[in-house]
Amino acid sequence: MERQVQRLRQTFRSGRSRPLRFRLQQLEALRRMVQEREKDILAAIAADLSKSELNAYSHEVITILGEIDFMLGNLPELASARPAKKNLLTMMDEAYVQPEPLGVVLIIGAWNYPFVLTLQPLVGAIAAGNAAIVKPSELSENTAKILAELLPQYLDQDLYMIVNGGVEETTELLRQRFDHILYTGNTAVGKIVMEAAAKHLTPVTLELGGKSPCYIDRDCDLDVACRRITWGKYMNCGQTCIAPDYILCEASLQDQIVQKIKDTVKDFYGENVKASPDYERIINLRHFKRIKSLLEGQKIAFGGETDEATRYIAPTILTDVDPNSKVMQEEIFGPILPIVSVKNVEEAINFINDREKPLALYIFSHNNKLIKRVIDETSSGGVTGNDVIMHFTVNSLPFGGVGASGMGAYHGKYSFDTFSHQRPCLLKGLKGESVNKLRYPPNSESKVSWSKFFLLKQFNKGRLQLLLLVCLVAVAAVIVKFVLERL
Ligand SMILES: NC(=O)C1=CN([C@@H]2O[C@H](COP(=O)(O)OP(=O)(O)OC[C@H]3O[C@@H](n4cnc5c(N)ncnc54)[C@H](O)[C@@H]3O)[C@@H](O)[C@H]2O)C=CC1
Ligand SMILES: CCCCCCCCCCCCCCCCCC(=O)O
Repeated sequence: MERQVQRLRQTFRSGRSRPLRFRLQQLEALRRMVQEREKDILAAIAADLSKSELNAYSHEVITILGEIDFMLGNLPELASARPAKKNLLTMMDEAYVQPEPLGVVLIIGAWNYPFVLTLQPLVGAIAAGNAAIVKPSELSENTAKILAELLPQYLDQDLYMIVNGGVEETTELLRQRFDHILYTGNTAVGKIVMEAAAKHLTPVTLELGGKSPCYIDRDCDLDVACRRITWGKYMNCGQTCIAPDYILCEASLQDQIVQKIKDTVKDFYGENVKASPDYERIINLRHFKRIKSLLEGQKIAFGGETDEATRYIAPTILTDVDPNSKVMQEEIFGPILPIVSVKNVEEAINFINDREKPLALYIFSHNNKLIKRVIDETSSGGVTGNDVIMHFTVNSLPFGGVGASGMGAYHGKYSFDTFSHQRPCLLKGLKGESVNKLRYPPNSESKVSWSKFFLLKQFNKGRLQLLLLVCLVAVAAVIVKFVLERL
């Protein structure tokens, strides 16, 4: 492993990944890979998650194509130096922020959207000019295999590499020194990743999970709310990190919500959910047993059927759920939707704030003030009002968690920034030494008061004001020179 990282680092040091043209060409190659090998990619995702190829395309491939297109369209601007504001002392100099690549980065993906969660960060890493090792989840083995087969055929093999394997291989990878690690997965492993990164002072982006609450207000179109929630909760069989984990609402809404979700499930998946090509299965037996155990002792208002042989768990709703029960203690990550009653929005806010900060928060209401209030009085990785999941699809919004749901963010410009160092550059000339006397020892009251004049005025003026300031500074420089010569 050490040798492989070393090889990537050497190529990175050669400067090959830095030119804009090279990055664009690699991103175009990645797009070509997705387009030319679409059939194989869809088949792999479909096999991993018992998903239809149509769903594999709209859940995963669309996102990657959109992200690549964003980068191709915006990279020249994102990668270029941004002029910075100056102060009076530096007004004749050049000040700018130059994004620079970090070096060799490690991307560790999860199994639930195995294509998106590995390639979307890679798009950002390439765009920012880095070398990258991608470690797909071993649980989504077909996608892991196809990525290992395809990527070397399209991308520069000395800069971008897939490493497949499980805990042992990932542990070995984590012993190596990287310049950034982006990890997607559960919180417990997130801590392992951060600990390993700390040994090398490697910065991390941790895309973790949590229980994302969904508050439904009394003043709401319940038909629409329930249709949207049904889509986001049961998509991918509930195995979506930003799926609404549970519903908070007044007790009087509970029965209506159950009925409307039940009707929508029938609309979406037909009478026999098991036979629907749009309904996925649980990834493996361990997760199947874990999710099934969450049903024990609960009041099942809808669903609840399971089939171990095919790892099927029906879309399920639990009512009158005790907040202290097991299903409310851990992220469900499956098609079970508990409803917890609260008296009002205050109680909902307190409920959310009494728990770890979630990855997503959903609020349904006609009342925009109420939505804004819940946003203002809580914290979460992201928010969608009157819908679920959809903030993930807007690549001008940073995607990430806060507190226990993670740190850092990516998508679009935020991916570019995550994999870049914002390098501040100030380029001065060798003239103007007389003004510099202000900062050279020995110090004096008068030097401090001149320093205050020069440094405490922010410098961001229009052309005329700029001209006036230039004159002012010129006069000031002469005065300072005159005064300093007498100090
Ligand atoms: N914030 C986000 O964007 C997302 C977060 N998630 C969260 O991920 C979780 C589900 O994923 P997991 O089951 O964790 O996926 P997983 O089992 O695929 O693990 C994720 C990665 O960690 C590696 N790994 C596992 N154990 C390890 C260990 N002991 N040492 C080093 N590496 C190890 C795996 O090889 C894999 O590449 C949920 O909590 C979900 O909410 C999932 C998708 C997106
Ligand atoms: C008019 C046509 C509109 C088509 C819209 C399709 C929208 C598809 C959205 C798919 C979202 C996929 C979410 C993936 C989330 C991955 C991370 C995670 O939460 O685990």
